[in-house]
Amino acid sequence: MFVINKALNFQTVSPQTSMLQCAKSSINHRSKYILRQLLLKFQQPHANYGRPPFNNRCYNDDDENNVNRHVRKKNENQDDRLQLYKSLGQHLLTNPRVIDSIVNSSGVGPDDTVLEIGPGTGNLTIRLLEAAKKVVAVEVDNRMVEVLKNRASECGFCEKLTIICKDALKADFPDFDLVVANIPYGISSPLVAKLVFGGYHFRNATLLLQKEFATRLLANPGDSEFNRLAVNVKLVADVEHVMNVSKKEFVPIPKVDSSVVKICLKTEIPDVNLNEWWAFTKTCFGKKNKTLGATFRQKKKVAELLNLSRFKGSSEDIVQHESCNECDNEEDECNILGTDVNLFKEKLVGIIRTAGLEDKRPSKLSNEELMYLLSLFNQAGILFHDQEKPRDINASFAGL
Ligand SMILES: C[S@@+](CC[C@H](N)C(=O)[O-])C[C@H]1O[C@@H](n2cnc3c(N)ncnc32)[C@H](O)[C@@H]1O
Repeated sequence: MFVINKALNFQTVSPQTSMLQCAKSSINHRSKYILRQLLLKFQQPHANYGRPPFNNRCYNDDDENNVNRHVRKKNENQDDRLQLYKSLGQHLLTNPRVIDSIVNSSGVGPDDTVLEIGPGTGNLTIRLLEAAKKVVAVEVDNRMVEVLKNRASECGFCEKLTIICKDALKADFPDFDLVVANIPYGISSPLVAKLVFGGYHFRNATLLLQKEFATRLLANPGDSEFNRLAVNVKLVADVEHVMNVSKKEFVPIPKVDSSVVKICLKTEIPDVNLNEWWAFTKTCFGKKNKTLGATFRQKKKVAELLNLSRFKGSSEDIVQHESCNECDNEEDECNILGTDVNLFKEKLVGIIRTAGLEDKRPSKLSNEELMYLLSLFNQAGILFHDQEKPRDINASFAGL
């Protein structure tokens, strides 16, 4: 039973007594029995998540023999563990002190509605329900939803809890004041993008993230980790480091350490076309250690930007190949196209030179410098985003 104990944030007192104690939530023995039965109902073959990480760390034979003997007898051919899936990032946070620190650092109060992404078995949710007016939990795995519902009911929190059983990237979030979550690390980038660019209004988001991802989010110009993710998020939000969390605080133990960060939306957001900004930063940071001069001299990039700009009819002083009557054959066509590209390249580099950024690397530039350069490009009719394509936050953050 140790696995289930840990997953539900229970603590085992001793192998002799094998009595279970609930660290924070006041679940009685009958409810624990119900939860165990529920977990048994949802057991699945060990297809996605191999036994080793669980067995090494979590499985305790003494507990299992003493506590769960009666259950095992009834289910001789079955395993009594809640199968956790790596593909869903199911690493449950079990240390009550860490959970308390996260809740406290979020600044949640009795009037707040909290959005939690990926509540899992509810270790963090129960603490949030104690502190907040309401919790909206978005969970994709309906086995977890069942466990959470029962746990909240046992604690008398049903009224305060709304569960949306859906992929958080596809769900529409109702209004909320705060986000507090130990999110599945696999969706970190699109989820942060959705939160900060999705048009939501909230005080802050306190998120437990993979340490490397958090480091990139916190990076400043000149830091080796500084990339497009930090540049884009910094445009609309401030990010602060709260604390590091060891991998040992999770069940099963992941391969990576974690950090908690707090993301606060800025009250004043720069007046910039977001589609243009995302596409522009994607171009600049494609090879973040190249100078801007070198990036904007790349033939493929120049041709791509020429296409985007001329099809939108915004660049007047570049020869418009479509309106050219001088092409007699395909070879002429290519030559004129080549001339276009060269002219356009000179135009691009001229603008970067005017901004004084030709020899600069994007990873060392502030958002103000990048915004200035984008405004010069746009004023000259040079566009980075295909205006016919709709806004796609996820695509803009892809690969980050
Ligand atoms: C890292 S676990 C956190 C569980 C719990 N909050 C805790 O701290 O113990 C992530 C949870 O997110 C859920 N999850 C994974 N992908 C999701 C998605 N796209 N949308 C919503 N929930 C998701 C998983 O099923 C899992 O319960």
